[in-house]
Amino acid sequence: MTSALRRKAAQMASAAAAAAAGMGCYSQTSWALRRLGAGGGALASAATRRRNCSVAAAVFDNQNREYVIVGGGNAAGYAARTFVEHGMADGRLCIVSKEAVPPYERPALTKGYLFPPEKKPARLPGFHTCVGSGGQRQTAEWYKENGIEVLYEDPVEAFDGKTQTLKTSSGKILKYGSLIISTGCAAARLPEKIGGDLPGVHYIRDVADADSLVSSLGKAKKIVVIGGGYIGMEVAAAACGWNLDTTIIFPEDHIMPRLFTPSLAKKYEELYEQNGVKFVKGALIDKLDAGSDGRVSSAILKDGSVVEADTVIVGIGAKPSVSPFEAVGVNIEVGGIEVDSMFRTSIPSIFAIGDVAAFPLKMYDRIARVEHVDHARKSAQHCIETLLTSQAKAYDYLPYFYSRVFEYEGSSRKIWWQFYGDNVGETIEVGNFDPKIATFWIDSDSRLKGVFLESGTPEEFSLLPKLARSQPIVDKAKLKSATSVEDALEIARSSL
Ligand SMILES: Cc1cc2nc3c(=O)[nH]c(=O)nc-3n(C[C@H](O)[C@H](O)[C@H](O)COP(=O)(O)OP(=O)(O)OC[C@H]3O[C@@H](n4cnc5c(N)ncnc54)[C@H](O)[C@@H]3O)c2cc1C
Ligand SMILES: NC(=O)c1ccc[n+]([C@@H]2O[C@H](COP(=O)([O-])OP(=O)(O)OC[C@H]3O[C@@H](n4cnc5c(N)ncnc54)[C@H](O)[C@@H]3O)[C@@H](O)[C@H]2O)c1
Ligand SMILES: O=C1O[C@H]([C@@H](O)CO)C(O)=C1O
Repeated sequence: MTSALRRKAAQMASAAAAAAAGMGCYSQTSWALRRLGAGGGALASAATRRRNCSVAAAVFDNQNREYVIVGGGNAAGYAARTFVEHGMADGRLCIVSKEAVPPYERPALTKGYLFPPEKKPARLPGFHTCVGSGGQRQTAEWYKENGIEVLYEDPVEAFDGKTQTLKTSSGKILKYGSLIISTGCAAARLPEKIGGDLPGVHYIRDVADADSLVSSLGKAKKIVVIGGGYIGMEVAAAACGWNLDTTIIFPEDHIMPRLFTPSLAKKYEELYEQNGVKFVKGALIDKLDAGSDGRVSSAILKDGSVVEADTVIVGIGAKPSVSPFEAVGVNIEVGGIEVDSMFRTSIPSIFAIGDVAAFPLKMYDRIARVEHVDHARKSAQHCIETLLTSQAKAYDYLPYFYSRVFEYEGSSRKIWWQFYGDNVGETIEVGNFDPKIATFWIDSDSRLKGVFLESGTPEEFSLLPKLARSQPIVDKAKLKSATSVEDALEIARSSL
């Protein structure tokens, strides 16, 4: 069969699958897939579940899709690649995206994307998925060549699980056979009534946000960054590259409170201060004020003090984008759509992956949402592989977070760190940016639970997942007496 013919046949199978699924009937799919030959295994087996339906009513129209991914972000890009690898994309897969461009590696937005103009900033199409993990760059052409339909700038606004239909903002009605929810997170916002929507106030979640921020940075002099988490740390470091007067304001007593110990945070804060960044800790924003031109001009703190700013970047966390899929089942503790270890929701044929998925974190026996790209990539691959091969394999994720800042050419000190595991228990810290730092989290049974390393070599970084995965019992006294980070890593390695 030629590829065009195969695509047409697959489209017919697809339409039949969705139409039949909508009627609670899969036999038409089975018929179409038998004509197609190999590659229809997963659907054909679904077909055998329900044999007694009439196929006469199957509708071959444009509204029916076999597989629909909602969301065009990191997880969607890796899911699309997995469909292609299994020969199940062509004519069968549709991605419905709110954004105007195909999936890209979101982490770049607060890293290479914010380099000043003379320091070769990253721009699309340079960082479409899956380049972030060394894979092929999937541009819009890639999706076309692989027979994947992508609907751009057309977010899903309504969902009906009974009829298996989605409605997009432009009014399209899409019927799906299987639905993969990968809507990620949205940036938490400061309320409009305290100035959260003033011109010059930025949030950063997608490339349109990043473009808007870059245009403000080009004119900015005084920057206020609200929030001492990932966005705060990465954007403040980027602002140093533009030589801007930068102040970070946050409610806690140290930066990166979700992960860093106070002592680790202090070392990073000192490094930022050496780069001219100011910190206002333990402070909450009362409101953002506008100047006579209507743009933001200052941040007023709850204690009444005023910090002037012509540009404000807000990084106060993210919220899972569950709407309009609330009925699928939201986890009340961690938010997000609840799934099992194969990313199946409580409704058959509906899956959730990436930031929005509340999944069983097997290693630590708890339900978690992980808002980091490694999980977005791996959850996508795992979900689609188990869906297409019908293998009952449980996701067994080892948490991995990282950051890189001051990477731009000419920076006095590049910093890059990785963390694996769980940041629970007591900590042992070694090194002082000389140039490395390591922190080990150790539980009451002396098991190593989590490990952090700044400025490691590739070989040293490759040791971290082995340690965090096997959780060896370590000799705490020996580790505390380590004379260098290299020495400490060797002590940890020898306990494996
Ligand atoms: C600025 C920034 C920097 C980051 N840096 C790092 C990093 O260095 N390291 C790291 O590990 N992680 C990082 N992360 C986190 C990482 O990017 C996310 O974990 C990852 O993108 C999650 O992938 P996802 O596909 O689940 O969600 P996303 O990539 O956010 O994709 C969700 C997509 O769904 C779309 N969408 C939402 N609702 C709808 C709807 N109703 N209909 C259609 N489309 C919809 C969104 O527009 C978006 O395109 C960063 C995040 C941000 C915002
Ligand atoms: N390297 C990375 O992994 C990376 C980089 C950038 C973004 N991200 C992801 O992007 C998302 C958003 O990041 P983020 O930095 O906004 O979230 P975050 O959770 O890392 O940090 C939020 C910070 O906001 C502050 N905060 C919370 N409420 C506040 C309030 N009302 N007023 C002032 N400050 C407040 C706190 O200091 C908190 O640490 C997260 O999912 C994050 O994982 C990840
Ligand atoms: O995972 C990542 O992907 C991008 C970039 O590497 C893509 O080229 C980036 O900055 C990351 O941290």
